[in-house]
Amino acid sequence: MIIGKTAVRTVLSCYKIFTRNYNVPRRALMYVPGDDLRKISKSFTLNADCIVLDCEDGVAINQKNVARETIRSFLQKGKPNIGREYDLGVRINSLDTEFWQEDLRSCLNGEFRPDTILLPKVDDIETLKLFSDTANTYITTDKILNLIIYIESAKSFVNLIDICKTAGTLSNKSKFRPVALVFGSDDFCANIGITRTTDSVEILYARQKLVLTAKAFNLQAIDMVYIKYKDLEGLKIQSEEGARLGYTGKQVIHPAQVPIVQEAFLPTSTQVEWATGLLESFEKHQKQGKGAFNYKGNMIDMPTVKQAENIIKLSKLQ
Ligand SMILES: CC(=O)SCCNC(=O)CCNC(=O)[C@H](O)C(C)(C)COP(=O)(O)OP(=O)(O)OC[C@H]1O[C@@H](n2cnc3c(N)ncnc32)[C@H](O)[C@@H]1OP(=O)(O)O
Ligand SMILES: O=CC(=O)O
Ligand SMILES: [Mg+2]
Repeated sequence: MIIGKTAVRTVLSCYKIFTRNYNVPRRALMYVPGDDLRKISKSFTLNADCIVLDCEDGVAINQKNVARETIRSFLQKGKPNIGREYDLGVRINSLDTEFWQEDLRSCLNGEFRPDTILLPKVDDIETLKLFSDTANTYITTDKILNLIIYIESAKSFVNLIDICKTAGTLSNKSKFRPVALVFGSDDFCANIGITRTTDSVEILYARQKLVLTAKAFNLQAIDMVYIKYKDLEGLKIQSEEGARLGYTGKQVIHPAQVPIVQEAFLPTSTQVEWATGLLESFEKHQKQGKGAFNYKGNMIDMPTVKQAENIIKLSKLQ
């Protein structure tokens, strides 16, 4: 049987996607306007899993150059040591603007680079291809960069599976690898012409579609921003809801949101207890040659064992 090159590439890219290492948590993905050095310095004191220096919507149009230059000089001092591992990203402007190429070049061609590039408004695979071609010309080292993809329009949802597949395929010949999808709910509402209500029922379909697709491609799923940043009770409710839907983290815009969000994406002590007991019971039953067994009145087999393993992995984060 002759297997075409395209088929081989697709299999390899799927293999790469499904065997990726997901140890980097991104529970709170914290935005910091790139033109605000005071906020940038503060963001490294907040214990957030992921800090995003923003060139896009948190920055006024007449400050775009200032943001880019501020981020570049900040990056060139080297990644700040905060006593724990964290992800340092830059969100560039979208590819339909005049700013994105300079944003990308400026943060990629220095001695120090961010860990991750966040790419907004990925409506179709052409956007990804253009990003990939350009990034490849700017990256001069072998270090692989993470890519986080924003899904924030009707078109991006219609093209979502192709976008995820193409991101995997492109990463085989590029120096980046896709690691997460972000649900850009604010741009999404603007794009499809809706205004948010308190219970967010009008965006539930999109919110679920994103998490489902992200998981199908073994990508992290980052939930929407809670813009009422003084309402911490509402934030807690929405964060816990996102975690129940399967999201792995949430976008954050203010320091006070970080601890609430990071807590919400940790498993509860009851879940950890359940998972620990289940895994112990699983080990015993494996030794007896039993694949399916009873644990606390439920039939348990591999899918539930994997869920328990996920809970234990997450519980080890702080
Ligand atoms: C839909 C999207 O794309 S969301 C992403 C784009 N939007 C953003 O990035 C917005 C980010 N957030 C912000 O700019 C701000 O939090 C605002 C404008 C909402 C409120 O700002 P402020 O009025 O300064 O908030 P507040 O006074 O409560 O801030 C308290 C402290 O936290 C700091 N702070 C506030 N937001 C941030 C932030 N995002 N990152 C780091 N530090 C911050 C302030 O500088 C202040 O520090 P200080 O006391 O040392 O001076
Ligand atoms: O980029 C985020 C959004 O909600 O839009
Ligand atoms: Mg957006």
